Amino acid sequence: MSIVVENLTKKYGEQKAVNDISFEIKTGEVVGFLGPNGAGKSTTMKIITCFMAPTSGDVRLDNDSIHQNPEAIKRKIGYLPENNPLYLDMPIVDYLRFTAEIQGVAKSQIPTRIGEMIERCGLDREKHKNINELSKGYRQRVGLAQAMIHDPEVLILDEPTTGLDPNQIVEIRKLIKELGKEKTVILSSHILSEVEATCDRILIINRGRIVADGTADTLRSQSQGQELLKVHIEADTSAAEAAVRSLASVEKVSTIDGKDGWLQVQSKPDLSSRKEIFDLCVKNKWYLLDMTGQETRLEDVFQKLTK
Ligand SMILES: Nc1ncnc2c1ncn2[C@@H]1O[C@H](COP(=O)(O)OP(=O)(O)OP(=O)(O)O)[C@@H](O)[C@H]1O
Repeated sequence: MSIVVENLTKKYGEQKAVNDISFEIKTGEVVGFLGPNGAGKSTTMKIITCFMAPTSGDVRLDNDSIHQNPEAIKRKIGYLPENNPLYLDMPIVDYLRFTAEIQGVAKSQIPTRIGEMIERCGLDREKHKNINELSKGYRQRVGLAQAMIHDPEVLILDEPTTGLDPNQIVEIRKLIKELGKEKTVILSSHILSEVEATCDRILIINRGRIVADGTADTLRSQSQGQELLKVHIEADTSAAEAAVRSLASVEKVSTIDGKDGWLQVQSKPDLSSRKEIFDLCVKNKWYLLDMTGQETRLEDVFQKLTK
């Protein structure tokens, strides 16, 4: 099931929380919405799930539009909202039965679906408890179970791992990856490593606009621009630093944490300093012990695009 978002805008009073964004998500893609606080992630998710109407623009799931067929769209989507609202006084099984009923699951199928969700979301040990007796992580699992109870083709998960302990985070990520094999998934997160670990593609949103769209690798290489090398030369550090700095292709050199002979070298735009550094070492009879390209961290890409 593909999702097409077209020129979506949402205004709260004068503020444009979402500002004319368009993107497409193909069937089976797992896409991460990444953005600082207040970027417009939750607002976009609320519009896609028909929880809220946009000021302008449209969202289509295959042939259904949020304007013409909101009921059809709601049936195809499972939604875990931010803060995971649950009926705390209900036992887990009753709550899942209730959500299955309102999602229109056939009566005869409900016990099977509840059983499947309990197993899939790892709720077996706690299944007889009331929701208010559950830890935050288990409540999050109940939220996921209710989102999936009607076996939707699309899952929209707003910060699905908030408040979970590291073990639970790993488990939920595994579950999302598995779900991504059969469903189209959109999840939002502030955690870059999480998005990188679970998503095929990342959309970075800032102040209501999409500022980047691609795989973690594409985003890194797009923002990289200049070559960054870590070099280890067996020589007097300051002599090596001065010599490397004088090379035509080098823009900036710095030592690395006072480590003997280690330098970080940034090349000029569109140039590589690798050969010049090699030749320099040969000329000076210095051993070149290491020379590796530095990957831009996703954190750096994020900061650059959203500052
Ligand atoms: N109901 C509302 N009324 C007025 N302004 C709102 C409302 N909901 C959200 N906003 C504003 O819209 C902007 C986008 O909010 P949104 O919740 O979509 O951001 P977000 O990217 O999900 O942020 P976070 O990561 O903090 O959850 C924010 O400036 C927020 O204050």
